[in-house]
Amino acid sequence: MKRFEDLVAVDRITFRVREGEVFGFLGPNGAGKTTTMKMIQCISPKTGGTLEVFNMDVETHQREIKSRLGVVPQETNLDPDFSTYRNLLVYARYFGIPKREAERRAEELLAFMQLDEKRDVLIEKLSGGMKRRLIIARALINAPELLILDEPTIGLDPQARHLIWEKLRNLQAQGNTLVLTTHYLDEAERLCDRLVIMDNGKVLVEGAPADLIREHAGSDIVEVERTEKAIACLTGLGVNYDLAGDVIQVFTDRPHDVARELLEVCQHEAAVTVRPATLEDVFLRLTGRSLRE
Ligand SMILES: Nc1ncnc2c1ncn2[C@@H]1O[C@H](COP(=O)(O)OP(=O)(O)OP(=O)(O)O)[C@@H](O)[C@H]1O
Repeated sequence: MKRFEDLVAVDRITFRVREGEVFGFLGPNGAGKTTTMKMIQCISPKTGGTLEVFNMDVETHQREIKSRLGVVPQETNLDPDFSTYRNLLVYARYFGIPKREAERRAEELLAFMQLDEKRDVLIEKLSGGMKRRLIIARALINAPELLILDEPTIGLDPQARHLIWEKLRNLQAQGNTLVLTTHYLDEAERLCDRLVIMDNGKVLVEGAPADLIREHAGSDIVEVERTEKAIACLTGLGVNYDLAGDVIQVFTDRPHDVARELLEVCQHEAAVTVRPATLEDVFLRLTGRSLRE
């Protein structure tokens, strides 16, 4: 739990991350994700409850926990006075990594993150995606057992995001444990083995993306334009639906039957589509709001 004066930013949440998995915190801005990450990183003390990292209390074992963690913060906090390579070396010093070893790791990480061509350039010459990749490389310098990423692809274009996703999947394949926050549904769906959906400091649900979708939204969603005929048809069929602007979204375990009925009743006046359900539908069903900004 985390309280800032009157505001409860993280409100009695419970979660457990398993070794080797990618665990996500998905939620809108202000949900409490960053605050939770900072408590795990031992840089923001909790104001209640218990929190253990590597089975150690965050209050009593800060130093040891920090030495075994890698952190990718939301903001780009690279040192502008140094080159790509030197940023890694300087960071390695905080962990007391011997120079030779630091140089070896830095070279290796630059290659892994596809930054070797930018080894000697200043930070201002890097693209947004390259900077994020460098921050991830920097977080790996101490060979952490757990990597924490706060919005790893925030503000990046699709191509830059895909490259980072690929790197994160590689890291998982190598046996790393990853905890990430995101407000991007596709990122959560693609990367996370399990996740919690957070809103207003609380955890709404926890599970594997596919399970959450199946439990809370069904496999497919039928969408139809909002007309009186369509509503009458759905009421007659006794199925659940939500209104999303001019569109009706139907949650049902027999989407194709419902779509057929709708097409018949609406006599093809209104477009009817069937699409796979997503985490966006889960969020909408749980909160009545859209996660998109
Ligand atoms: N240092 C602070 N002092 C006071 N309130 C804070 C502080 N840090 C965060 N908050 C508040 O706590 C709540 C949760 O913020 P938090 O940054 O954890 O959300 P988030 O889910 O990570 O969102 P975002 O993706 O925008 O960072 C917000 O209402 C925020 O204003």
